[in-house]
Amino acid sequence: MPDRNDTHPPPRTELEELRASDRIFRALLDNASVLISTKDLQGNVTMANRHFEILDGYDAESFVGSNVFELFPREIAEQLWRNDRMAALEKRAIHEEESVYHRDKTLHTYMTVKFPLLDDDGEVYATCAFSTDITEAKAAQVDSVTDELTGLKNRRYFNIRFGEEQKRAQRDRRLLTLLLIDVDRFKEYNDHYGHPQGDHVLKAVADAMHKTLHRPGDLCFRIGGDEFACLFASNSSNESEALAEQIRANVEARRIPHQANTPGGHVTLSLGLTFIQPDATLSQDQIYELGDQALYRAKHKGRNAVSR
Ligand SMILES: Nc1nc2c(ncn2[C@@H]2O[C@H](COP(=O)(O)OP(=O)(O)OP(=O)(O)O)[C@@H](O)[C@H]2O)c(=O)[nH]1
Repeated sequence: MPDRNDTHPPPRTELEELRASDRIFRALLDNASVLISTKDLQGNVTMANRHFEILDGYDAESFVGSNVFELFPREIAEQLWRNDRMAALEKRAIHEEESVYHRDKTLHTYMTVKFPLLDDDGEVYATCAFSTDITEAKAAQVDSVTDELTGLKNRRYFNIRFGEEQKRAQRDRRLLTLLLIDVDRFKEYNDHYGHPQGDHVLKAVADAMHKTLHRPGDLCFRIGGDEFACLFASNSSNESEALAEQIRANVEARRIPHQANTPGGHVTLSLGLTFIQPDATLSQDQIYELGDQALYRAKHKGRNAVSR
């Protein structure tokens, strides 16, 4: 007979303890707005939390038990599986961005950490993945360093990248070039043709820059107003000058009418080049000032010109 005065509940069995902790574990998994799953070493899903319902093609009946290559399009499955394999083979946590489609057919980027699960002998028997949607954060990051009108990177990004590029060029012992570009008599263009038309000119300049400087590592910026900049590594100052000349010629060849811009009567650019030697010790401001002086020389030459 239980003692009516005993207020303590009877001790829980080990099984009851396990069930209680499993209930907490399941509740945590199912209410977490992140993707949490495990896979065996053949790539079969052995556990997936409720948040997987957000994924395109998700079917609660068959998801667990299916192979990653049956669940996702081939190139997505390859990317997911590569990171699982790496976590298992290298026995360490792998942090990687992964992309998957949502039910609404939009592609989302996740920051995923994948880590091995070890048995009592310390051997890997599965991998666990924990993925957080970073799509919006990434878009906001891109917006904050992008010029809305031209799609080029903005001054903020120029300031972020300048030091990094200088260090990279020093390490690779390559010549870094800063090219400053300004539209000739743009104030008069705006006054005559109107601001919206002026915006088209700025887009045309951005397009010409992109068409010329399209190697990986080439960086093009709109610094503000009608002022643009490019930062790129090259083999020689002559090679850099030839690229600047291509941008100048590209815009001139578009023959965009600009009646105040005599003598040609078309939109043209002035361009100033500065070369940063791998062992240079100048600050960003000093280098920019040299670029500005080169640009001033191009204006002084009569505009529609490249100067060093
Ligand atoms: N359409 C348009 N104009 C802009 C924008 N931002 C700045 N501007 C204009 O760009 C013009 C820049 O002119 P300035 O820097 O004075 O020089 P400039 O007329 O190009 O003369 P030079 O450089 O000596 O050839 C100003 O009239 C600004 O109002 C923009 O986003 N769109």
